[in-house]
Amino acid sequence: MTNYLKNKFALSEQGAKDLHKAIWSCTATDISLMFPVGILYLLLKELCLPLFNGGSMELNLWMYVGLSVLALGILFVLEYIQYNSTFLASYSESANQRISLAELLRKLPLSFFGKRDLSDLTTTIMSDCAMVETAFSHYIPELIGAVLSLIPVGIGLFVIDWSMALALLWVIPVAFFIVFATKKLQDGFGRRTKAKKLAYVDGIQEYIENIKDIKASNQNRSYLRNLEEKLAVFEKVSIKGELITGISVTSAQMFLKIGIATTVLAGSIFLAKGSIDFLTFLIFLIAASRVYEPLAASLQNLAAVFSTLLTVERMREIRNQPIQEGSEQTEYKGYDIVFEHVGFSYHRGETVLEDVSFTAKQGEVTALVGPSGGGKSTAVKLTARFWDIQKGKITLGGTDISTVDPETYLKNFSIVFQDVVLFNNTVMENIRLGKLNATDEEVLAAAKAAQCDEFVSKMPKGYQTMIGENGSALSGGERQRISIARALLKNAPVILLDEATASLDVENESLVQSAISELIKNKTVLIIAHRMRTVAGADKIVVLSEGHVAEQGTPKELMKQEGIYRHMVELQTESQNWALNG
Ligand SMILES: Nc1ncnc2c1ncn2[C@@H]1O[C@H](COP(=O)(O)OP(=O)(O)OP(=O)(O)O)[C@@H](O)[C@H]1O
Repeated sequence: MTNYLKNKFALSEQGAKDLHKAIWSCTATDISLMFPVGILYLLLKELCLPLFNGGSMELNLWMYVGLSVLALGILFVLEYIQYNSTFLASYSESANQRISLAELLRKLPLSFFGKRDLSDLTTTIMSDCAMVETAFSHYIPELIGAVLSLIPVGIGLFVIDWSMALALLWVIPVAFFIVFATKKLQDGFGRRTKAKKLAYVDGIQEYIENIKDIKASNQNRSYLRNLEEKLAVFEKVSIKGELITGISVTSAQMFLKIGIATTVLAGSIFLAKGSIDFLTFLIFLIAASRVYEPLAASLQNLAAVFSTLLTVERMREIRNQPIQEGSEQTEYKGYDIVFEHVGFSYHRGETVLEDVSFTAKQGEVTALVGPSGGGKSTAVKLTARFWDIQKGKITLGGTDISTVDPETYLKNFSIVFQDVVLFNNTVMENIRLGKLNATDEEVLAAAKAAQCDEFVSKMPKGYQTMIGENGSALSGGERQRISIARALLKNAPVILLDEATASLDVENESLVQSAISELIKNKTVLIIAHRMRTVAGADKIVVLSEGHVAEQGTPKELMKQEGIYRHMVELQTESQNWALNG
């Protein structure tokens, strides 16, 4: 059973064991709820028999008081065990699920994040895990517990009188059948509701993230209208879904109530015929009041378990994704980066890089240039193993990078991208991310070299100032300088720069350039540049155009060719002389 639960609900080994325990404690608690019925039966028997058969009544009151206290004690202990085994275990399982999902996300290639958007992932980690938590603590143990506890109770009732037991219990399989019969319909609406909800949540997230651009393009109203439409569709589908589940569960619960009528009807007939005595009749009436109540709740739990299974399906989709793995102990022979006939596409059927071969040597600056969309950023991201290539090989120091653990591999890189990511923390801690064990002095030295001092000194708490979510309180140039300080602090053997100084003013640019020149000494540097003057001093230029290497060589060699590089240099020289008045 543990294995079944583990697979069915995508639980951890411990989680499945805990759920197993929870089911048994729920079963035991449900059975113990019938103890008072048993005691009442014995009491009534002792009270009624002298009335019907004559004779004196010798009621052993203390025995019943003792039995009742014992039943209450057992109930208390079982409830306590059930509480511990369900609630505490389910919270720790849910915490483990969230942590293991987050761990998994860390190891997934970026290609996965292109297929699933952020709101989808946050929904999986937050609300899907919460739903499985509720299923673990309530729906599943209560449902299976109620069904299992019915077995001994049913056997007991059949032993007392099989015909009355039939009249009482026949409705149960029919009621469950009603809920099972509508499972497909419930699943269909469940999936649609989830999809529409994600579309809506995604819309809200997109709105918040892009509010600046939406306002700038005066699209606020039309965007909100679009969002309202998404909400209306979600509302409509979820109401329909709730209606289907509601109708199915309520009809099944109503059907259960027919059991009371058939018990009363059959009991009256059998009593009139004299085939059962009044006491038996009475005990079945009491049993009817006890048996149906937990079962009615179970029908609701059953529908909730169906919905949980859909959620588990979504979580399993993430868990089944192939992760990026590799060796954590790798020896590199130097730090040359070599692309050998590399082919890559983000989506099947398209080509972003094809047969790309070049070498970026250690101690040299290799610049990637070329028309927009040519594949420069893609090549740099592939170098950092953000994605895995489909054809060819990329090596660092002679080692195929697809064989190296991505996190270990990234220790070799200092990266400065244009889209800098900052965290809602102090300036100091944002820079320290480059080297977590760096001393404050090291952080300050890197910040100084990256020209951060100038703007940080104007901040209210200097390097201890919080910079807001993703550095919202900073300008583009300031963000870029923090990112450069991080790279300087990390001081890794390979440096990837994507227009690292694009957002700086001329004065700061030349200061930061000199800091970068210090940083790149004897390192492997791969730089993307749109401004040709940035790469005029590079050791090697690789021109990427439409996913192919169109030209490669020193700037001098390429200037001699009538190719793309020369054309770009000439165009930019011309544009520098261009002024607003023409
Ligand atoms: N994450 C992504 N998912 C899907 N396609 C992408 C992704 N990133 C880039 N592309 C596509 O890959 C191609 C190459 O893009 P890439 O950003 O590498 O070019 P680039 O030379 O760096 O362009 P630019 O100079 O404009 O930055 C483009 O057609 C782009 O649309």
